[in-house]
Amino acid sequence: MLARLHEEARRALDPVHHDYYAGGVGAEVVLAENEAAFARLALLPRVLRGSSRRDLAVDLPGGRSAAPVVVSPTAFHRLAHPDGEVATARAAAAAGAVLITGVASTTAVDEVVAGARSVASHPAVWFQLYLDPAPGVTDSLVGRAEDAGCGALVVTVDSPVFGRHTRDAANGFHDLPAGLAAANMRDLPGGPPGGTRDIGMSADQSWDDLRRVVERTDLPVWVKGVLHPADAAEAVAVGAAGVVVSNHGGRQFDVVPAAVDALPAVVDAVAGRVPVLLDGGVHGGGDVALALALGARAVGVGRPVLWGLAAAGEAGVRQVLDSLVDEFDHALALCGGQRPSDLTRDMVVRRGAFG
Ligand SMILES: Cc1cc2nc3c(=O)[nH]c(=O)nc-3n(C[C@H](O)[C@H](O)[C@H](O)COP(=O)(O)O)c2cc1C
Ligand SMILES: CC(C)CC(=O)C(=O)O
Repeated sequence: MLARLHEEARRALDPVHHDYYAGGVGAEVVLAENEAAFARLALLPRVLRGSSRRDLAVDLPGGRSAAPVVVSPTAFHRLAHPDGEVATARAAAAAGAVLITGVASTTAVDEVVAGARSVASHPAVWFQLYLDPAPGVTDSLVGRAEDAGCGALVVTVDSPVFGRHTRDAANGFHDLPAGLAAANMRDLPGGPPGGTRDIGMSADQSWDDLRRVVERTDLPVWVKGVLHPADAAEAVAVGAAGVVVSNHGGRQFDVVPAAVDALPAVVDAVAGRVPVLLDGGVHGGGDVALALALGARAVGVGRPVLWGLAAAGEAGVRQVLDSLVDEFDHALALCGGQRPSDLTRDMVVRRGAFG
């Protein structure tokens, strides 16, 4: 199903925009590894202990998700479809999935939340942002997310510098086409009146800057882009409500491990104090089950949602989410589970190294 939607998306998209979505950094080793690492793992099902009445819901700081599959933040949805982030928001809300909408969206966060609210009374929409070094910008963005009714913040920390996307460099893709803009970056302190600032990233940002965000808001703050277990512990120490194990879908550094390979050590470091999410390379219900068995509370999906959006707008995103959840439910049944927490680490083995 995902492969078919990706093919339809490829046909629908401008090839340069397809490359922007699909690509990674360097030789795209990590991009490939994220999926390959799942294929190296296997599940040992438990038998005669399941139920035909399964409950897939997971509680997360910032909202409940009907199933352990959330939408990871990806930029510029109106490159994929004219309805852009509103279509994504409506599909996620209708599926009961948490949507992490990004600062780099082509629709302002209040309109994204309004889109989600047009189909569900209490949708969970979280806002992803970077620690912007320009005075007042991070504060303003946090305020906008709060005013819009977001349930949590997700601070991405794996981008002290922009990723050098190989395909974008080859294609000369550096700017959005006329008529599209990073809508959340409008009218910010120090920016051009009525215009948008660049999304700010800085290698000078520190844990103190993250702590300031935690102290400034009442919203739960997730930290996204953690791979080293010591950083996961640091995130907990500064008051993070959760940690997202992620290598940004292979779009930042081509020398890091696959996300799922980094997961168990982070789960151990966090030691149950906060929930852990994982994204990168999830492309089927079996991957969801593997990540949960290794200790993730839920998984995020980035590109699959973009393929659904490009192929068929809101209906396409809904198809992606429904199919992943349906496959996960089936996998859970085959593993003898009734709820996501029934998947445990003893059930995961490496292919070819069983025992
Ligand atoms: C086109 C694209 C844009 C992205 N933009 C952002 C972003 O603005 N902020 C962020 O934290 N992550 C961003 N990501 C990373 C995703 O949140 C997520 O970590 C990644 O896509 C997961 O891998 P997957 O695509 O294999 O599911 C982006 C990913 C893609 C593919
Ligand atoms: C505009 C960028 C910040 C989006 C991004 O994170 C990405 O393309 O991976």
